[in-house]
Amino acid sequence: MYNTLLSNMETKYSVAEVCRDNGTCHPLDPDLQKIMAESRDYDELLFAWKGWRDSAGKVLRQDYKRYVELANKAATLNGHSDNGAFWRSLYETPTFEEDLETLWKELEPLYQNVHAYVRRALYKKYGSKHINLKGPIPAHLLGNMWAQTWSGIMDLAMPYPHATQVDATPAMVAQGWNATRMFQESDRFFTSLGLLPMPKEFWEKSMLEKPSDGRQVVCHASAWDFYNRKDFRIKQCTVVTMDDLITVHHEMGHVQYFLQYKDQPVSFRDGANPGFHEAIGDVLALSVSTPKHLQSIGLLDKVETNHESDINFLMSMALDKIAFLPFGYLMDQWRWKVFDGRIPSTEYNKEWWNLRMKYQGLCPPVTRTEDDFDPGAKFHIPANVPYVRYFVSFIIQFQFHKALCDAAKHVGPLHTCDIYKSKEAGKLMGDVMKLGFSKPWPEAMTMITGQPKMSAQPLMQYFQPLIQWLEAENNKNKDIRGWPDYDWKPSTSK
Ligand SMILES: O=C(CCC(O)(O)[C@H](Cc1ccccc1)NC(=O)c1ccccc1)N[C@@H](Cc1c[nH]c2ccccc12)C(=O)O
Ligand SMILES: [Zn+2]
Repeated sequence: MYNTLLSNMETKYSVAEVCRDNGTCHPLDPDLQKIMAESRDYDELLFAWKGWRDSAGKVLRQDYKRYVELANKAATLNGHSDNGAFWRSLYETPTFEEDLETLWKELEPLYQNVHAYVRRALYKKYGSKHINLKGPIPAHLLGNMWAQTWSGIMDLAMPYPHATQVDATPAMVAQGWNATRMFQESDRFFTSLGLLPMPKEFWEKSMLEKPSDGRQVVCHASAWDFYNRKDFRIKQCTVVTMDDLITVHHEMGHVQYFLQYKDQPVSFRDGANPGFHEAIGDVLALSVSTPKHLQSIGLLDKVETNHESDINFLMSMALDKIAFLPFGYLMDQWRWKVFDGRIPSTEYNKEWWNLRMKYQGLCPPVTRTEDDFDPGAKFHIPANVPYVRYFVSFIIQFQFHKALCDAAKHVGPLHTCDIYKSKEAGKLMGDVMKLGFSKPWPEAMTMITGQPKMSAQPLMQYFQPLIQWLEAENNKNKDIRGWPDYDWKPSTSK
């Protein structure tokens, strides 16, 4: 029953598509993702945003309600008060929830500065009919189906349009990069650190592109450990973009972890905590994303080292990393409350949008009711994949980046560091990954950073130049931080 429910939900999600009046139907990958990132037409974006929630979210509400009951029953049989308590227990940290709240409170001002600046940029594009400079931002205008990363609207938010471009996508397409090339590039980075190359089974058995024979696959990227010390695979419907080059490194980080701990007993073949597993690939991607590194692999021609280019680069990183933080935090706040009963099924959608407003400063572009089930439109909900691991990852990856840059003897601002070819950095990472789940994660954290706690300080240090620039820019525009007009609604007239 439980497993049928789970596979039903995942299947419904992966076959969902949005059809136009003329009969053309669009799957999420790559069609709707492309529209959400590239379209600048308010109504076209609304078509994709509402259509996806009608076809993928709505239909899952009853299944989800049933799944919650069964997941809680299983959790209580394992001695937990509910499924959320079971998920949190994986971090073995009694103060876990307080620690997360402290981290969020530290980072909230930086998020509100990015939010105010992007709201201003969207105001310039869409006008006062659709944007209230004192209100929440309509959730379909941020360049992503869930508004979880905002790099899709970098063109609207670029601080200095005449300084260096930071997007490598045009060069990747012009040079005929394909999925295999992207994975080979990532493999080269890992081995340049002295880490392990992908085995031949990986190259033979992975699915790196969406099948063209129309076979229905779950396109959301994933990495697989067959626990036989030989078979390791990635399934990803890769598209040739900079965004996907980052995701390639993310998935390769999972497989590198598999390879490093493969000689541990099976029960220790896991990350020190789930956030560690999510952070490995992203740490390397922080180096790959630097203009200097992109130029060294021929994906950026001219690179200037001046203030404007620095701010452009940091803005592009903030639109992914800072914009993500409230989303990474709220996803399991919602689920923990659903599992422990604070959110009854009659309020699933209302509480979802309360959290979206409270943390992200977003509002739905059209009225939502309890006939809708918007959380279901995000893969991890029907797929039963916990999410706070990504919030943890986005914090600790900067701690790891700082520690590895020190090991690589980097000099200069943290955001310019590229650990490429540093065997010292690679050794530090490899030794921690070899431990798997055999030591408490604060010990692994101490091995890398010299101290046992999660800390927002390295992230703040990385973005320091942008923090100052945003303060000045938002003050110059007299923009307020936050969204006091919380009950403002965007007009729905055409
Ligand atoms: O979901 C993912 C990547 C997929 C995954 O690699 O994390 C994958 C999710 C998954 C888990 C279980 C079944 C199916 C898919 N996790 C793994 O493949 C995995 C494998 C082994 C251990 C741990 C995780 N990223 C999240 C968070 C995210 C947003 N933007 C990003 C940019 C870079 C890295 C991550 C993100 C997202 O897309 O919302
Ligand atoms: Zn992952």
